[in-house]
Amino acid sequence: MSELTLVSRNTVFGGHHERHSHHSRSTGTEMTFAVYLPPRALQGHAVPVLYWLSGLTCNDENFSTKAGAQRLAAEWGVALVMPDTSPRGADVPNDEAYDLGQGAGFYVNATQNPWAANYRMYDYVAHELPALVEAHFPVTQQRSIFGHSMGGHGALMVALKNPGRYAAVSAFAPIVNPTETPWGQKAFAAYLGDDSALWADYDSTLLVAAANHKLPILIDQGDADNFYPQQLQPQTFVAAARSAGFTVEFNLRPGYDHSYYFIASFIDSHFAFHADALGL
Ligand SMILES: N[C@@H](CCC(=O)N[C@@H](CS)C(=O)NCC(=O)O)C(=O)O
Repeated sequence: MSELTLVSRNTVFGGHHERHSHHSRSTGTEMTFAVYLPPRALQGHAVPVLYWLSGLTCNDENFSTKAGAQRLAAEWGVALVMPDTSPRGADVPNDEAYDLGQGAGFYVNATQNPWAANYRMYDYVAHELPALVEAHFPVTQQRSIFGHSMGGHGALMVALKNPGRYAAVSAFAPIVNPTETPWGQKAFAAYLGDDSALWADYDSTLLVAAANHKLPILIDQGDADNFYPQQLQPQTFVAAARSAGFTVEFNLRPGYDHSYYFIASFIDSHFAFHADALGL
């Protein structure tokens, strides 16, 4: 179990927002993540953990500073964990485009060079990070997961691939069908190779059809989102999930775009949804 180095700590809504760095055995790099410990955790109670996965170009700080989530985590008594979206560093392969390489790990384990050595974000967010969090912080083994855009894909995909590990999953403007949409096709071809049959393992719309554990799902999508519907086709996923027997709440929000203004507007209802699933 790797050691954590405290990068910063801020008191917010009576809890602690902390950034930590550590050596990751998944990525082979130094990784930075944020954790928010609500007042209840600081008072000595173990609390459930809500994982947030961010979208393209983000690190742990976008959600931390723009979503208004710490007030809700304090009120509900849950910890928040906010990882980076890729390995980073001068020695880590990158690409000039914003949608590949650093800031765009797509939460998969890459098999292709030059990405394969470091881009193992599936292992990092699904296994290494939860083990690290549960070893170092006052948390229970109750988990839930949500995310935005590429992180919405990550949240849905990780939840569906790990039945029973998460109480619920929710997403803002998620990439739900990456094998059929341009961002996903570009990234999966680079990270996983040209054989698109191998991409199915990370496509939520394909995974949901075969999933046995029916956890609750919530999706919000703005109808003024520049990436909707070309990159984001939530209705495709919702139809597949409902026909597989899942209970899905889907809200198309008039006038909202892809930004954190949209996320901040509906973050309360996502917390209430996860809190209900966690029995809070
Ligand atoms: N058009 C943007 C695409 C990136 C984007 O919209 N990223 C979203 C996630 S997919 C985001 O959260 N950006 C950071 C932020 O708004 O703080 C660009 O070219 O950089």
